[in-house]
Amino acid sequence: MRSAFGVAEVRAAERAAMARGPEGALMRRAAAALAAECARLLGRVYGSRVTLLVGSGDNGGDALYAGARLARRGAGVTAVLLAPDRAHPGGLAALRAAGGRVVDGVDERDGRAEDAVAGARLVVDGIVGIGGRGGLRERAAHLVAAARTATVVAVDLPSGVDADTGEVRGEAVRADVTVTFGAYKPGLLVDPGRAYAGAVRLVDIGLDLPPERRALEALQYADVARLLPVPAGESDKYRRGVVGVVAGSARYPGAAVLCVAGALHGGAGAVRYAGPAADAVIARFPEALVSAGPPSKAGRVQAWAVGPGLGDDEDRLLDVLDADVPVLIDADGLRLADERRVRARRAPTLLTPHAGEAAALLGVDRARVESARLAAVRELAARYDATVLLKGSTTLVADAEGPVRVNPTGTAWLATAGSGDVLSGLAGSLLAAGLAARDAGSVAAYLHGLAARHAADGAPVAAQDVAEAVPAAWRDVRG
Ligand SMILES: NC(=O)C1=CN([C@@H]2O[C@H](COP(=O)(O)OP(=O)(O)OC[C@H]3O[C@@H](n4cnc5c(N)ncnc54)[C@H](OP(=O)(O)O)[C@@H]3O)[C@@H](O)[C@H]2O)[C@@H](O)CC1
Ligand SMILES: [K+]
Repeated sequence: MRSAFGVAEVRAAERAAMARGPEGALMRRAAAALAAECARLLGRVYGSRVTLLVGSGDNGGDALYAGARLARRGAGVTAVLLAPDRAHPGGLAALRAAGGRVVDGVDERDGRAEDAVAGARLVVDGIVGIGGRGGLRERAAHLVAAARTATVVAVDLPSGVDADTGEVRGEAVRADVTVTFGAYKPGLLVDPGRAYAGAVRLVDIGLDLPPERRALEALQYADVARLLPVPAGESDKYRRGVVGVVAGSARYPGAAVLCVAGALHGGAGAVRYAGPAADAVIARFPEALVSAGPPSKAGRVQAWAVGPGLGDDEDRLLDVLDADVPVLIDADGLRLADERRVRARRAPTLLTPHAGEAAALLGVDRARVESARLAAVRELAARYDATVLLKGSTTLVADAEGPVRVNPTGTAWLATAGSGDVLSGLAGSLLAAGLAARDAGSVAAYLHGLAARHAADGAPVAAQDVAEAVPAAWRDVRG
């Protein structure tokens, strides 16, 4: 499991580590690792031009000490100071002693700062780290824009990205690589921040962060492999779980077919479909158990997935919500589901909105959800007292409390019609197989993302291709 920690936790761990170790040790370790990564990116350090953008705090200090190391190896290092009176004194002295050049970044008259950035092969962003608030200030944004061809390395996190949330208010540095210290920060794993971070390298600087204090977690292969349901020797279809699908309509049978396609690959022993698209479902999937009547008369299930293509069929939804088994609600089901009714349920509920649906549920606009995904998913989980899977560029899964899960396998190829229906079926199937709502949602998102990568392989995919590639994703994970 990969964990990310909020700023308050990192600060507490930093204080504890500083009390244990010698003065300046953490910054020395951070700067050494940063310099090593810069050297790796440069290939040949000697003679290469490196420019440091240096702010007023310790983030700038890291950049200055790393710059000193590179200067000692023969790089031409220039520090551009964005707060000349407050730049880290020790770092500045070290850089000067190593032969580095220092330029006043606030002084706009001679263009020296711009030239230093424009002429660099590597730009190190030490403007601001976990102490930052809001986007880049005007002068910093102007200088960052002057870096056209340089490789950009962000120190700890790209300046302008909120470490705790991944929100970007205004301008931020677009890094090729981010070297982060002690722990991943949530803002490096959640969009929009994640998109600014480039490749993230975590450096151990000896911080002791208790796992139970993590703000965010991401499942890795081994975690998913452990959670996948495996049939035992004695299994029959009921022991493996039967998932019920309530989706589609006579006019729009496609959503039903795709949802069933996902459900057939999620580990449940059987899929029951209840609704008006029964003919289309059975024509495509003879192994599905279909009926056209109400869900409550369809036979035993261990979980329901309801909503894709449901239209305004509120009766079916209510019928499902009354069932005392886990229920996944998606798409039209989300629009029709009453908040109090969901809160009153005793069995687990998993809601799977995309950003537009989440925005409608929260009464805000879509852009607001996309720019503050963590806040949105947490708020929905609290309001509905349910597990919420917020789909999108970084899919998040949240319970009313506890760390949020972020899916690491997402791909832009998944932005295709019907892929959400496949995900609903898949997650519903995992619920029926006995996974907790949080695990069912995050394992489904993980497999779905991997399946899309398999199916796409560099070309556009249709939702059906994603469903068909789910077994390959299972094999990947279990192998
Ligand atoms: N944690 C650890 O264990 C270790 C941490 N280490 C390093 O320390 C970093 C944290 O250092 P830090 O606390 O000095 O804060 P930091 O981010 O440098 O800047 C704060 C200053 O910036 C300013 N400012 C605010 N917003 C701004 C904006 N938008 N644009 C421009 N300026 C802005 C604000 O001052 P203001 O101008 O508002 O008065 C504030 O005082 C951390 O990220 C890591 O790199 C390592 O050395 C190893 C051990
Ligand atoms: K930075």
